[in-house]
Amino acid sequence: MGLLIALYGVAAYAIFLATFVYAAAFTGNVFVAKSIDVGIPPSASGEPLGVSWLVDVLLLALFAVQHSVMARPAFKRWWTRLVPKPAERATFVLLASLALILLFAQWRPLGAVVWNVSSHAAGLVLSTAVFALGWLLVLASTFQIDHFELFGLKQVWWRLTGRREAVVQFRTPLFYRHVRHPIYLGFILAFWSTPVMTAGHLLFAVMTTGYILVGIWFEERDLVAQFGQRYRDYREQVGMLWPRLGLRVRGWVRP
Ligand SMILES: C[S@@+](CC[C@H](N)C(=O)[O-])C[C@H]1O[C@@H](n2cnc3c(N)ncnc32)[C@H](O)[C@@H]1O
Repeated sequence: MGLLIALYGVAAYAIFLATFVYAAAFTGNVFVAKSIDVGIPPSASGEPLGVSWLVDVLLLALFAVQHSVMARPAFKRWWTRLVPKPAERATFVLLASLALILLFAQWRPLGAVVWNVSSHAAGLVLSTAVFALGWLLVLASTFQIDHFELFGLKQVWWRLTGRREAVVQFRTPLFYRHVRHPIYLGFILAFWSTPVMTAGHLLFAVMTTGYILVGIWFEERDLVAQFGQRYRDYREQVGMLWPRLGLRVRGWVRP
């Protein structure tokens, strides 16, 4: 059973990794044939424009609902009566990846241009740099908080080796000393930084940013329930998505 769960965890992680790389290419319109702005537009497919908008909204909503519901402790308590506890995180990661794969496959490009700075060297360089920085921030932050636990590999490894699952630790390494949500900040930077902002890309950026803000509210409510005053103190001293300049944040974090 332990081996089966481990193989399942590794498969879920491999699918996540491929999805993560594709997501960067998809939002950057690079290296892939179908991306946020490249594909068959409604004008060519004959689909009414309103239907294309609706499909995109529903695809984003599906991801948001899956992610929000499955991340809540009450859902996890119920869910782990059906799914082995060590496979819970891997299943969350797998279903999130499948929701994204569906989005990549079914996304309708909506090409109306909102802004275009691609003819200005500074605009092109800056938007590309911030886009790359955003994705790097996401990846680096996952390693700071605990990459392999976040994506379910540690849990299946503990099951395989007969170790008891470790209690989740409250961590404030490097980036987390400056902002409480560096992973989400990275996503926001990556999604908004584009030399050519189309209507479809703007829809994606607005909806994901809105979802992130709502997600933060739920996540922090759970973190306060889990870590109590420590998290309240942290919230007082460290900015949510932007550093609070001039505040010293060292010295107060308990090991
Ligand atoms: C996708 S991660 C995002 C973490 C963080 N919101 C960010 O943007 O970097 C979500 C998981 O990280 C956990 N988490 C968030 N902040 C944490 C912290 N400072 N220490 C430990 N776990 C944390 C949450 O409980 C949740 O399970």
